Amino acid sequence: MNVSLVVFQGPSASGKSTLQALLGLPRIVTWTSRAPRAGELDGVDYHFAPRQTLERMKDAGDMLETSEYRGHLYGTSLASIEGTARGAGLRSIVLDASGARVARALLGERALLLGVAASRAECEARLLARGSDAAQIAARLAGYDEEIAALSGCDLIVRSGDGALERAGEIVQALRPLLGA
Ligand SMILES: Nc1nc2c(ncn2[C@@H]2O[C@H](COP(=O)(O)OP(=O)(O)O)[C@@H](O)[C@H]2O)c(=O)[nH]1
Ligand SMILES: Nc1ncnc2c1ncn2[C@@H]1O[C@H](COP(=O)(O)OP(=O)(O)O)[C@@H](O)[C@H]1O
Repeated sequence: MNVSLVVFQGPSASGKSTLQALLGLPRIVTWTSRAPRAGELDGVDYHFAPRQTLERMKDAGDMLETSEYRGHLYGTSLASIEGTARGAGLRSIVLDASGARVARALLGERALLLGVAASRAECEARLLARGSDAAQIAARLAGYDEEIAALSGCDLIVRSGDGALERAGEIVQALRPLLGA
């Protein structure tokens, strides 16, 4: 069975987006009601929109799935995922555990769930480096244990240890033949 969607899942600042960029597949851009971080671009990192817009899309049946995460609403639009079920080329997406379950239900084995793990201390240091304040870091790490435990639902787990970016890149590149990419 050919993989059509690589789903990155893992705790905050575990390195999901970094590994996704290293893999270099077309990305499905999801929606969020949270504010952009410094350097994040609308339509590139996320579609940034007010919560009401996301709720309207959800009520109109335009969302495949939505998820509440740390006080914000996230969601994958049906339009963005269109074609994936028909095998219109290999793509990637970053989702939490509930979103990953929806991807699995929709695509079965054509979704490859890739868990990204890093230690709590590594995630904390990266959040600090990303400019988060103490309250934001505490909120982000509150779900750490649960998010690590949820990686048991993944097909494969990559450890994104500090200083291991190069190695992570190699691991991700090693996936390419497996994916037919
Ligand atoms: N279910 C679902 N989760 C999403 C979606 N977009 C992003 N996420 C998840 O939302 C969580 C928060 O993402 P973000 O605010 O970018 O924080 P980060 O994980 O600290 O970079 C992460 O676990 C993402 O995987 C989506 O459309 N649906
Ligand atoms: N293996 C790694 N070693 C060191 N720093 C990393 C590693 N992976 C990611 N980072 C850094 O950690 C921060 C969070 O990574 P990111 O990929 O945005 O995490 P996520 O998408 O899981 O929230 C970024 O500043 C990134 O450059």
